[in-house]
Amino acid sequence: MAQVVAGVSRTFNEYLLLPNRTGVGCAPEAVDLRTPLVRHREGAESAIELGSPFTSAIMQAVSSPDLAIALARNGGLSFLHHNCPIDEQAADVRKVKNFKAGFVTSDTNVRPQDTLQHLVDVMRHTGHGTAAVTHDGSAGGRLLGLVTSRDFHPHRHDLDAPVADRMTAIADLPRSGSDLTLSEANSRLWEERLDCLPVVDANGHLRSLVFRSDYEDNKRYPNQLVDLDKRLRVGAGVNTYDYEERIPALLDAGADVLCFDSSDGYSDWQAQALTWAKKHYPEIPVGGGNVVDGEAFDFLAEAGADFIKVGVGGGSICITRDQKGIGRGQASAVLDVAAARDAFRERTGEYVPICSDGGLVHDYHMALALAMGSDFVMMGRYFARFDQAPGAKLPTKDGFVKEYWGEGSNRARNWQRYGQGGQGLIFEEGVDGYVPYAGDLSDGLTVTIAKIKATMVSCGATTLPEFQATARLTLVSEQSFQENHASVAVRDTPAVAV
Ligand SMILES: NC(=O)C1=CN([C@@H]2O[C@H](COP(=O)(O)OP(=O)(O)OC[C@H]3O[C@@H](n4cnc5c(N)ncnc54)[C@H](O)[C@@H]3O)[C@@H](O)[C@H]2O)C=CC1
Ligand SMILES: O=c1[nH]c(=O)c2[nH+]cn([C@@H]3O[C@H](COP(=O)(O)O)[C@@H](O)[C@H]3O)c2[nH]1
Ligand SMILES: [K+]
Repeated sequence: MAQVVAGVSRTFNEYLLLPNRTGVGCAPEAVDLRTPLVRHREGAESAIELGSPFTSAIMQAVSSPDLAIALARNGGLSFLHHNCPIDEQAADVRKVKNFKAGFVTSDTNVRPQDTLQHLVDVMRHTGHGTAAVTHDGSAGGRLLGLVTSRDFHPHRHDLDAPVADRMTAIADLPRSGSDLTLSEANSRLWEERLDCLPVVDANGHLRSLVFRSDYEDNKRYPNQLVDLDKRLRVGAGVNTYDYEERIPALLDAGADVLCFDSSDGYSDWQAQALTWAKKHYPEIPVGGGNVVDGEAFDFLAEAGADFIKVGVGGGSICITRDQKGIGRGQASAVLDVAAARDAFRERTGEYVPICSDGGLVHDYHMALALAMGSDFVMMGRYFARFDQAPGAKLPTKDGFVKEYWGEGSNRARNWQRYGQGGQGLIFEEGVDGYVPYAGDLSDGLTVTIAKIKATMVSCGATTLPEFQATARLTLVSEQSFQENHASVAVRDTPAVAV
């Protein structure tokens, strides 16, 4: 006979944290958000530790190379989506691994014979005022000169004239070989009073440009998540269909960690795939999921998963619960799986981190997920709002929105399923929509981190394990939930003191 599990399915909106006593030294500057990413012996360190407990969802509309770079620079990790052919995903991994802070691939490039009008058009399109002049107009062509928006004026110079007339030619151009470090490049920029230093290879082909402004920018990120060679770390999503070909290609490209991505990880498909991955690549961490209860956690932990994601049907674009009637309130799921993780550690001496995935709407929901036992969180909607996410930024009458669509939506045209006989989706499990535009990822994450640290200080904790061990939560009634919000009419502009 069917069983009904004990307890009601509850979600984050139904809880609040009670303040604990805050000691004098317990201040936001003292809060450390480092957290383990992968399985480790109790008491030992995790082979990869996140600098901040955030990962971006394994989705086309979220985890692109640009977003992965921005997030890793802030201590978090992206899992590049696998909803594409294997070589495309491997190329995305390479883009992140080859990122060298401060060394940018030139996006504004022309040929010497192109007209100044063409140069104006290219600069307007990219928004950048420095262009590389290469033999073929590509970012990796032989460097012939540099031209900036200060080298010509549309009213003074004939826009039909060739770029070669106004560029600084290679013979007069300060440049460097590709073996210099960022701080060496910075010294040259200052000593030679340059705005830009081109870096070329032994054959004179352009490799990158270093700008003075980017050196300052690099100093903004003391918390970057890097590997032993100081390259940014990146994760990659994988599926239970083509993993025997996809995993070797991703590892060859330099992926640091993998994660099997499924709405429902409690399956023999996933256990077989995890077993295969651990047998062939024992040194590479591989996560699994998603699950919503302790039984499924044990199943994947025993199959070898190095971390386990929690959450079915709670995501902002999810319609899995409507369509299949499968899922569980996200708070109940996290509490149940966290208890199973702790029991597993007691039984085996192994700590398998868990990740709350989906449904985090407010910043305080992230704090609740962490307090309830999540080692880190995964978010789609949150990251899709930023400049670095792949969705188009579109104007509306009230500002801007960004596109955001589910991996189970028709728009995502799920690659694995389309690969299976080409039938297409019979029914959708996700929607295609918009989220409010939120600017630069680093700026947004700075505010979120400040809020989470403030929450932890109120709860008297300076580390995530302490927060989890001491958090006291209360269920809120419908009436007390109303108290969460302001109950006066809110002024549009700040009041001015007279
Ligand atoms: N977290 C969530 O609540 C949800 C997430 N999603 C996202 O949508 C995407 C698609 O998820 P799913 O539909 O769960 O994809 P999936 O590929 O994991 O599963 C689709 C179906 O294929 C079956 N299957 C898996 N491996 C197989 C194999 N090797 N041979 C034959 N059959 C196999 C599964 O049992 C399932 O019925 C993922 O990115 C997922 O994260 C979708 C819905 C809900
Ligand atoms: O029901 C679903 N249909 C979909 O099409 C879909 N696509 C992604 N996901 C899951 O949602 C998570 C992101 O959720 P948020 O936007 O709320 O952060 C993701 O991390 C996934 O777990 C989906 N769920
Ligand atoms: K299942």
